[in-house]
Amino acid sequence: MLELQGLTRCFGAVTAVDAVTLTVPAGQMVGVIGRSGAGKSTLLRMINRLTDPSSGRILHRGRDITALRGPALRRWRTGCAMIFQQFNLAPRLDVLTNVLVGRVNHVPAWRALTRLWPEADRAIALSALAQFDMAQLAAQRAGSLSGGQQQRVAIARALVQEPQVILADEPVASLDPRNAALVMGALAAINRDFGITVLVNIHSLDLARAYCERLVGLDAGRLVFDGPAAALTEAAARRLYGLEAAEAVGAEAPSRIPVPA
Ligand SMILES: Nc1ncnc2c1ncn2[C@@H]1O[C@H](COP(=O)(O)OP(=O)(O)OP(=O)(O)O)[C@@H](O)[C@H]1O
Repeated sequence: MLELQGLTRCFGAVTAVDAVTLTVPAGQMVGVIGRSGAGKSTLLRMINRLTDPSSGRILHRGRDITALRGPALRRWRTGCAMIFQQFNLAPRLDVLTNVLVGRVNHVPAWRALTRLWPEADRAIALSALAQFDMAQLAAQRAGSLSGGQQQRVAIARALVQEPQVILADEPVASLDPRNAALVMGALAAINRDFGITVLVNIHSLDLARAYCERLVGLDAGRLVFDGPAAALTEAAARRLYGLEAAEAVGAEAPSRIPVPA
């Protein structure tokens, strides 16, 4: 269980996240929604400790994450993988090596530096790629793949970290609708198959509704909605998104690409 207690982050006069209290049971897939600037990225970055809270606490399985330092903090970051909008792959390296980077804290440093990855780790990385039908791309340069494929490589890299939590910060913002659905399907599959807790920041309300069992809405840093996707009425969504409603709430719901078994 992940618990946020009065989590707050100020940047000068701006309160990006304002006293957010939230409990996420292990294995849940949560969509974090809200208009641009609502505080979604800051919230996720605090959970990973890329951004330090101004006040409040983060607990995971009862352990105070806010207090972690040094090696314990590095271990938490391995167990709490981040996925970013721009994939953050090494474009000149092949796909398999990019996925193996996720094993870096599971192998001795010299092996990672010399790229002499143990056979067992190569097998883990290949099987993660196979999970998303991408094993045949293992030898290709990551930079030569489409955006949707690159994001699925990033998800495979996160998966081989063996995390308990995955934080995805606008993972589909630069993708076309079909690839966005494939990437959301990949996140839903690892949530379902491995019981990994997923928190995903997502601008498109339609995608959030299609893939996330629970939605959490932020407005000016404050938690203003928390409930199942079905409980978010159109009127509530329009209040949450304000002038961006037309962009966030598409005319048609996206077709949900089935999650591979
Ligand atoms: N490093 C920073 N320095 C100063 N202000 C920041 C910083 N990071 C975020 N902010 C401010 O905090 C507020 C919340 O930003 P945040 O990026 O968390 O929102 P968001 O909901 O993720 O928005 P978007 O969807 O546009 O990424 C905004 O007003 C933003 O300008």
